[in-house]
Amino acid sequence: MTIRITYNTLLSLKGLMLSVLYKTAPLTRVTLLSIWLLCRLISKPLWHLAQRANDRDHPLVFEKIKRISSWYFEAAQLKKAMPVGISLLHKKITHLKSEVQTDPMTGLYNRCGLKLAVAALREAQQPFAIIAMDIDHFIKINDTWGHDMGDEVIKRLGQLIQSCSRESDISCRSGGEEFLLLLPAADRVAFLAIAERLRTQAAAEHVSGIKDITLSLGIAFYHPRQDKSENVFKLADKALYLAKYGGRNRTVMLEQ
Ligand SMILES: Nc1nc2c(ncn2[C@@H]2O[C@H](COP(=O)(O)OP(=O)(O)OP(=O)(O)O)[C@@H](O)[C@H]2O)c(=O)[nH]1
Repeated sequence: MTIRITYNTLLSLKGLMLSVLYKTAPLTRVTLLSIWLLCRLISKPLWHLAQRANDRDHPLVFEKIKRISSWYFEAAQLKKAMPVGISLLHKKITHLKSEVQTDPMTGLYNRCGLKLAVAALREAQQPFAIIAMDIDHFIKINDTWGHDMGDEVIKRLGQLIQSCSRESDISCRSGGEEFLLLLPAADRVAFLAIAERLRTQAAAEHVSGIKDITLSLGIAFYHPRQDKSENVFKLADKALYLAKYGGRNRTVMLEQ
């Protein structure tokens, strides 16, 4: 008897449950849809910010971040912090790049920086002159005045080269007491004049009492349609060698 009552009660409850489920199905669907929409709305700014973080090297990244609508507090905070983080990263990368490409003693390009600059000039099909320079008898300066004073002479010549060059020129310390100056343009007479100015100004230098600092210089020209840049660097080296061999403190210009 008791068993039949329980069974009958449960049977009616089951029907009731099914009817409740059936009747609330549209509401459940609306609720689930609302939750899905809300989740999408919350995740949308985060998703856009994550995308911008991925293409942080894009030149318009800051503009794109500005356009993201961050409608709630946390996303707005994230949006505010992201440009700061990205510009810090950009600064660090630029700094690292410039450290890798720069000679720490003179602030001129090192060989790595020079390689990149030459690649850019070649890509732009830009003719340029190479002035290769080397301090004469530098070993004597080191031996007489000491290595630290030798360093001072190298620094001073670095400054001199920079002061004699324009912004578009590429100045490089290519080795111990060797320098290269690349002059993009095609006026050969002007290059010779610049080389001679460097030579005479170096000879007039007095670095903490050290006189007679002389330079030997070799010039060659690169023309993108005719030359391989490696050959022109070798030619400038050959011209420098001839200047040394010819008695130093002089400029020699060679053509292919
Ligand atoms: N103080 C100093 N000396 C350096 C540096 N790098 C290279 N040297 C020295 O520069 C000297 C170069 O000597 P050499 O190659 O014989 O040339 P040089 O004495 O200038 O003779 P020529 O080039 O033939 O006129 C060496 O004694 C190197 O030790 C540097 O960064 N600082």
